Amino acid sequence: MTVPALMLDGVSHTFGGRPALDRLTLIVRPGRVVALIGLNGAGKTTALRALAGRLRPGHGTARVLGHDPVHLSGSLAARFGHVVDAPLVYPELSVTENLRCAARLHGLARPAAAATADATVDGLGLDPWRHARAATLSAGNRQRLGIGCATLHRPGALMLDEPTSALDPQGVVLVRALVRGLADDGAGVLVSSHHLDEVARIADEIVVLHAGRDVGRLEPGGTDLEQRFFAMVLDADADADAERVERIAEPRSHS
Ligand SMILES: Nc1ncnc2c1ncn2[C@@H]1O[C@H](COP(=O)(O)OP(=O)(O)OP(=O)(O)O)[C@@H](O)[C@H]1O
Repeated sequence: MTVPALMLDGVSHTFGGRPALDRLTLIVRPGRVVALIGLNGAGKTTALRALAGRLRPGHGTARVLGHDPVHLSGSLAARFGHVVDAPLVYPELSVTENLRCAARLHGLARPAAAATADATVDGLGLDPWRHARAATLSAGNRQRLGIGCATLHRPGALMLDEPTSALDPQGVVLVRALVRGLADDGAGVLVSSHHLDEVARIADEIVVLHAGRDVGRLEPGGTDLEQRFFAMVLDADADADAERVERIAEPRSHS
């Protein structure tokens, strides 16, 4: 069995006693695009932060390419790419400089880094801004640059939090093709989103997260995705209410 590109195994985490993730298990195999979809506050970013090694979950295990993301070796980090929270770009450097820098940090030699940076500028439609400082870019172009920095080394494991949130239709199409191409070349990709139509076009598997829990799967090619999403969320709320009532009633039934 191949090692999953990304994996959460029974991960739970609370913030100040409030659960953000509740026994979440998620496996992203090489060659697959998995979308994590949920309402605001469902726990998507927290799950991605655990995989990026930025948060140590209270319970459970996070793995990137089979290893603890908090202690990734240089060679494994060079096979991982992610944009979680804000894109990791240097505001004072130009678009091209940022891309070259990201390529070098991911282990590419200087000539390859320069060539890859140029190809990425073209591939993400950033040519008019290639010499602009990142600080001066529009939100959408900054998002394109962040995605470029996270993908130009063609990672084996990739994670993108809301990758198309600021993009125009052209940017959405470019990023969709980029993600699909990386997965077709063997990368395991996890994307988080609120946009069902968007993830339906890109994902092999759609995981619905609600109140930190995996509450079911949606078929990417299926119809009425929105309706089925809300049905899942409402069912999960009803189950949680029933559990709460049971817990309150339990001590009385023993008295
Ligand atoms: N650093 C933090 N401190 C306290 N609470 C937090 C922190 N980060 C997240 N939370 C809480 O954890 C829960 C899950 O948040 P998370 O950001 O993972 O949700 P999300 O699904 O990414 O939401 P959105 O779609 O709005 O980005 C929320 O209730 C949020 O308020």
